[in-house]
Amino acid sequence: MESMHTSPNSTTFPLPPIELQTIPNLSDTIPNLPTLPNPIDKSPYYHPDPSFYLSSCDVILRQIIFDFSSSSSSSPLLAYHRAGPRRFIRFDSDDVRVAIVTCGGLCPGLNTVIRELVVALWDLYGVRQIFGVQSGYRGFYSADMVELNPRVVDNWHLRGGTALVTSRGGFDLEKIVGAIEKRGFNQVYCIGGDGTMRGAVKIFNEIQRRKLHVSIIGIPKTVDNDIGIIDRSFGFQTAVEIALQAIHAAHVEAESAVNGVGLVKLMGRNTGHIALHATLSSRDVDCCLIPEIDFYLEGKGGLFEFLDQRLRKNGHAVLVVAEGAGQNLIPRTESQKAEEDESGNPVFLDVGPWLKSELNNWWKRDHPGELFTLKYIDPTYMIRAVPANATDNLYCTLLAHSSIHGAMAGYTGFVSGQINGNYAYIPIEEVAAAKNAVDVKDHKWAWLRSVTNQPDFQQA
Ligand SMILES: Nc1ncnc2c1ncn2[C@@H]1O[C@H](COP(=O)(O)OP(=O)(O)O)[C@@H](O)[C@H]1O
Ligand SMILES: O=P(O)(O)OC[C@H]1O[C@](O)(COP(=O)(O)O)[C@@H](O)[C@@H]1O
Ligand SMILES: [Mg+2]
Repeated sequence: MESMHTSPNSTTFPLPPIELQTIPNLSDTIPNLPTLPNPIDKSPYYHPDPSFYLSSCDVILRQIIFDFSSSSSSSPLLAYHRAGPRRFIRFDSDDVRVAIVTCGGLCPGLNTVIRELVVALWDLYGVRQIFGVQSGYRGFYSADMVELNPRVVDNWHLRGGTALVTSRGGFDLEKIVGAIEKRGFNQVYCIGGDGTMRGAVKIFNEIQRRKLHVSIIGIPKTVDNDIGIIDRSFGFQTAVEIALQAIHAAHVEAESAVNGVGLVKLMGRNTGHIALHATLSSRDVDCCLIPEIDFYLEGKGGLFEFLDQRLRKNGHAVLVVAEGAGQNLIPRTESQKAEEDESGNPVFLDVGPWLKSELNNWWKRDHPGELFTLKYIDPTYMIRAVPANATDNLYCTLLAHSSIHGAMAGYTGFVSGQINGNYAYIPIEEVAAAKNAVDVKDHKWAWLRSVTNQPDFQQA
């Protein structure tokens, strides 16, 4: 690409065109929506000057790293609307009736998101009709709603789990949209992972088809951090922090034994982000196994050979395995191959006990009579059943506030998420389809390998 020199110390390059990922607004399909000044104008705590409010022209670029030598840099740059308060809103606060639902597995921070949705809807926008849907999507049609207000949710951010209760399965589109219509909800906040977002897309499409005055908002939750586009999911950092405690214990046990091995299994069905980040933060891990890389046990370049060398050199080793790693190696019956959970996710076999038994058998076979101690730690639910740490609590708060500002402005079918450190509105279909695997070709994975010196498992 041709460069234009403007001064001896700077070089100017033209940027490719910017393609904005627009978000639907209720005003696109519903005629005569009110256009009202934002009640934040009258808040005694805010003194909005003209730059306080954002408009549809405020955007965030998805990609902020460029290689100006590359010809591919002429393809358009994706941009998203910036999240934040709008000068005019499309709901009269007295008419807003909110439903909040949590679905899927637990994640640190769920209660904070719920709390902050309630408090900010109440305090910033004067909304008084706020309801919690109990037990996930099925709660829309099978359980009583709980009325929420700032007093009820006051200390929820200090508690792990979800006070609204969650579940997998139970997605019945007709019944859910029927309940939304019957109960008169006009803002529905769906907090959950990829499955929940796929469900929210279907609800959004049906609401559009029926031309209902209802905003559907997604707030992505995944302890595995496997949702794409966004920088990271809330609760992920807390989970990594707790995972480190397990790794530390495994290291202490391994160090204190003859030929000691500490084996830690961490969450991560399809992606190894927790294992990768915990390994990089710990520096005590000798080998990290993730779903993105197939590994093998026997022979040259295999796990046994590597551990053998480590034990000879250091007398101990620590192994971290993500739950989705090695699934292709674990023997599985025909019925196990077909097993699915209530949401249709394939059921994984437990890699931890399998690997423990393989390691014990290997040692007995190859080192008969030599001492060997393997301690296995499975902190699975401990890392996600805790309250969010300070960083995640703040993140949850800003996600909740971003969602509310977007919904009150009439946006629908969107997800609030952080992109390159800023808060954005992303079309919900895009988030539902975007995966976030560990990129094993990038610098972070190379760094991990340089820290652990583990095999690349390419020689089988
Ligand atoms: N493709 C889908 N369409 C509609 N609903 C779905 C879909 N996948 C999952 N769901 C629903 O979303 C909820 C949570 O899904 P699940 O996969 O268990 O968790 P997560 O959202 O954390 O990935 C469940 O109620 C499930 O029925
Ligand atoms: O035992 P449960 O509740 O089905 O949850 C276990 C699964 O949930 C997960 O935590 C994934 O949840 P996320 O949707 O939060 O990423 C996996 O790591 C794990 O396989
Ligand atoms: Mg999921």
